[in-house]
Amino acid sequence: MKFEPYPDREFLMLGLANVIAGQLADFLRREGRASLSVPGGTTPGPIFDTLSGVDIDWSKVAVFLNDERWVGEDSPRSNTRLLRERLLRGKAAAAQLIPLYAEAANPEERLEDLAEGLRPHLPISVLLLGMGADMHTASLFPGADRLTDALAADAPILLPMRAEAAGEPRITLTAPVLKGAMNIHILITGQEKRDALERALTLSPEEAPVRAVLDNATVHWAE
Ligand SMILES: O=C1O[C@H](COP(=O)(O)O)[C@@H](O)[C@H](O)[C@H]1O
Repeated sequence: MKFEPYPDREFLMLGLANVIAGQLADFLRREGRASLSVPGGTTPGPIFDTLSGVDIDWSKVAVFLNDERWVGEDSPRSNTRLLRERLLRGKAAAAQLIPLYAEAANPEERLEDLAEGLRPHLPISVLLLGMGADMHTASLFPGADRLTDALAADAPILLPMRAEAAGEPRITLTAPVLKGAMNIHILITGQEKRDALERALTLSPEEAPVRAVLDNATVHWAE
């Protein structure tokens, strides 16, 4: 794991957005297309704001979430809604959104077709992850019902996930898909999450799911 501290959150958000933009531009130059997988939650909004104005050929970039809460876009809990409001606008409006939600009572009903949508865009070119203070990343929560399945080397692309801390049912990319990304960045802010990260380094992925992706990741942090 590489740890990258920043003097403050503004530097962090701008600096990391520039790193991501540079890596996407490299992929576009070399391969003519790229994929970007991003978190939801409360932390990444400012990075999305900067990325949305970056001048790259977004029409060749597939954008998707690491995980989604099983709610429609009319819900303030929808990560897809956050993406549309903060990332997929301005220049980035041309990007191709690969959905992680489709209307159905539960994620099991749509798992296969959502996974098929993602398949052509793997491995992920640039992966941005968040982390909760409970050491979950994507929707790999400690104690979640399908955590062991999602950590397995032969896990499918997507799994549904239910955990007490998660609220509604979730759908998430699994550990092998996350670990297989060409560039892995983890965005965390505040002392509580930094302490949680230190703790995760001493635990197993079952206890601290973020551990599953730490080896090849760069963690970007500001107080
Ligand atoms: O529920 C979620 O939480 C994590 C962390 O969110 P934050 O609000 O602490 O930044 C996020 O990475 C994940 O994508 C999201 O679904």
